Amino acid sequence: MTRSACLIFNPVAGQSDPDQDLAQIRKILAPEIDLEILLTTAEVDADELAKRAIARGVEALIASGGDGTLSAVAAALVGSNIPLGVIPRGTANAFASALGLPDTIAAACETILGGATRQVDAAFCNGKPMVLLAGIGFEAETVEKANREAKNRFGLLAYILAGFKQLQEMEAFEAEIETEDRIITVNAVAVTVANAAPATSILAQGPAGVIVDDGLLDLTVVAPANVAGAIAASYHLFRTALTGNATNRDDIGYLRAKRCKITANPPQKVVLDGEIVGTTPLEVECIPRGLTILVPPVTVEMPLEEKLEGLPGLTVEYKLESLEQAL
Ligand SMILES: Nc1ncnc2c1ncn2[C@@H]1O[C@H](COP(=O)(O)OP(=O)(O)OP(=O)(O)O)[C@@H](O)[C@H]1O
Repeated sequence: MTRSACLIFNPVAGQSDPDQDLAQIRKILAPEIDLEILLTTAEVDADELAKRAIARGVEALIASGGDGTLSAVAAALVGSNIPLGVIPRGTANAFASALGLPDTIAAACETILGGATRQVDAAFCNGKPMVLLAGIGFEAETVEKANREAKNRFGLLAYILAGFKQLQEMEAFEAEIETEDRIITVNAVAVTVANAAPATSILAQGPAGVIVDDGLLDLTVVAPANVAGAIAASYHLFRTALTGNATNRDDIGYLRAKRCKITANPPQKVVLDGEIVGTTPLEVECIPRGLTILVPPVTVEMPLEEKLEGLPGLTVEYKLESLEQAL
């Protein structure tokens, strides 16, 4: 690990006690790293603090908060070689989940101290940095309906409840998707462009597993005919994410591309990394390996065709050969 780092900490993220969280982080990291701690405020957000720290020439940045804070710090780092440490403390923690990062404070801090890095793709969406995904249609509406009050009361369930509300009101639109080699026109309810996506972002799951360092964006088009179809398609995509088998329904399509431009008729709201940022058109370009992230030392990809979690008395030990192959 580097000798110094700047920690950008959101004291109002998630539902845990921020003083306790910060004390725990300090206790693990401060003995090993010269740690500068900056707290976000209602006026000065993570994006601004990250940009200032980068301008000062920090050795590493550590972001701790919800997905908004983590994405903002990551976005400020796109195209730099400064490593990013991630300590998730939000409601959904999609960022950590999409990149296979630990979601407890202790494990996240140990990962940072371990110092192993991985370069992952980033992207630009309508000129703004994008780490996870951009969507139009259903995904955008879901974010808008999962408001702060609901997130505080229901946590992750807020997104699911918002999704169900949206299902009842879904409206199709005509989408034109232009990639580096094709123009596709389709009637859709949702189009999602993912650079990285957690399994819970079901509308990004057409390809069954978004690849985070292939230099390509993963596009999923969902086009159910009615509410019953939408529920079936959602369930199918959820299973797709879990089983790793790409979708085979007629009302779900997917493709990979280096860049894409999407127009919609009627125009649709655009959500970028969890925030509504405007309306279509939507232009996304992949920035291959644009982000350097501090990761657990050995990432062993679990084969997706299996399910072991939940079995009584379960332990899993990786054999030496499989670790060598993964390295
Ligand atoms: N000290 C603060 N006081 C009030 N608001 C803050 C403060 N610091 C950051 N914010 C606001 O917090 C938001 C970012 O929250 P973040 O995504 O980190 O957590 P979260 O909303 O709890 O996470 P999740 O989206 O996973 O629920 C931004 O809108 C930012 O302006």
